[in-house]
Amino acid sequence: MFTDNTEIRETLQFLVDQNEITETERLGCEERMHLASFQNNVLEISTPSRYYRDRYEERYKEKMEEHLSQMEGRPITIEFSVRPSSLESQNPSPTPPPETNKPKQQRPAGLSLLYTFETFVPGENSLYPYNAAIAIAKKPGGAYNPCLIYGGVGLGKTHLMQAIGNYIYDHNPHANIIFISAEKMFHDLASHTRGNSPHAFREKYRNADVLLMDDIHLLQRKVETQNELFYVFNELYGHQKQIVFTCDRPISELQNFSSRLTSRFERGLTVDLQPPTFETKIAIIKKKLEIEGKEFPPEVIELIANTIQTNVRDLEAAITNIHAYADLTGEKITLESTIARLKATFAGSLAPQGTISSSKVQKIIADYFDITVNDLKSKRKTKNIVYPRQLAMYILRQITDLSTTEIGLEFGGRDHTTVMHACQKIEDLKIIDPNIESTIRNLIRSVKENGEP
Ligand SMILES: Nc1ncnc2c1ncn2[C@@H]1O[C@H](COP(=O)(O)OP(=O)(O)OP(=O)(O)O)[C@@H](O)[C@H]1O
Repeated sequence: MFTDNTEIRETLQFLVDQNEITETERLGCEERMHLASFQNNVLEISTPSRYYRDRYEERYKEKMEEHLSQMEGRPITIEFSVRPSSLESQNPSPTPPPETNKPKQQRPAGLSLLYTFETFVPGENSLYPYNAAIAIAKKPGGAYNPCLIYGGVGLGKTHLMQAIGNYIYDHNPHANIIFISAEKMFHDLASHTRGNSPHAFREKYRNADVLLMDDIHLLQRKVETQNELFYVFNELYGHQKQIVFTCDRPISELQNFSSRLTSRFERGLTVDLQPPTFETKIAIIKKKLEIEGKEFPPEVIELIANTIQTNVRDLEAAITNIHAYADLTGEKITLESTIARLKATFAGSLAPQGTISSSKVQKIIADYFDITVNDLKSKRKTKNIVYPRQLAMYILRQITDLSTTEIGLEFGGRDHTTVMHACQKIEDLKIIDPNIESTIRNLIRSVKENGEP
């Protein structure tokens, strides 16, 4: 008993049979786990590095102990250790220790030093994604893999994703970190295909230690890129490489997106960013001013936080405009000058809600669900049309003064009872599916942010 690796191998195979680990994981473990000693019911398993020791301890210790104890009929404790021969290569960094011949990488293309955890101001709206991002950065490929960060525009998805990349790079510059927008990946694939080198495309992405992919909703309808991403995903996930995606909506609401991909995304952690509260907006403005070495009177900061209801990008635009105007004209920054600047910069998004028309709502919802406004108005009753139609009616009821009769007329002359039924249906769905609430919030925000279509 416990004279070689037999029991370890059998236990790993057992975990595969029980669907606790994948075949790829088993192969990796088998290669790296070796019997070191067995004394007083304590099985010491050596691993090549501190990184693997910690990872295995977290992922497999409990399951392996349970199986071995059952096999042996006595409680077996596992202790993972680092093989003495590899002690010198121990690396306290969170990512796998670099191989000696692996070159130090340049800071990955696209990663901005402005987007770090230090420059991100967490608030009630973002604490969960912020903490998740830190946990991922400290332990890539750990418990939160893959991770999807979703939310409306300008709320900090890219910032958090880049902060993960910057942190990993700063702690392990040998890690191969790829940060790419989905759109860029689409073009990258197209150029590799044109150049007859699809293999080079795969090779490039499958060698990543960390893949950070921004705006995956832009891959809707892009079947070829989705297929390639599926391949890359499996490769990276199988080798416990960290994958992070951002998206403008919950994954279940992606249209024309391969279900084998969405089901894989859903395996991991999903976190959403909401618009900041008044207090968080104040903290963000102060932070931005501090970073840029600017000063605004406190009442001006409050006015900006009160006025900008949309997103953080607009807060930044407000700061830039107010400061630039004062700088270029020599005028003091006062409440009056700030009101004038805000009106000039955000004429559209500060408009009163009364200007929201049903055609604007219909256009935004049709675009979001990748259907046409005519579909919304039509008699078609397929699921992919009925749900957006009900949602559009519900949102119109929420944010306009239109009566149910008037709303019905906007949807191909439907009766007011149909509109009432639609609103009730959405209320019911909100109870079952918590994602719907945030979708509604995001759509309402889009309606308010966008001018007349
Ligand atoms: N909590 C925050 N603290 C500091 N800055 C923030 C915060 N949230 C967002 N920002 C800033 O707001 C701007 C927009 O953020 P970001 O680009 O990450 O948004 P996004 O959600 O990716 O938007 P989009 O969907 O349009 O790509 C960035 O300059 C970012 O630094």
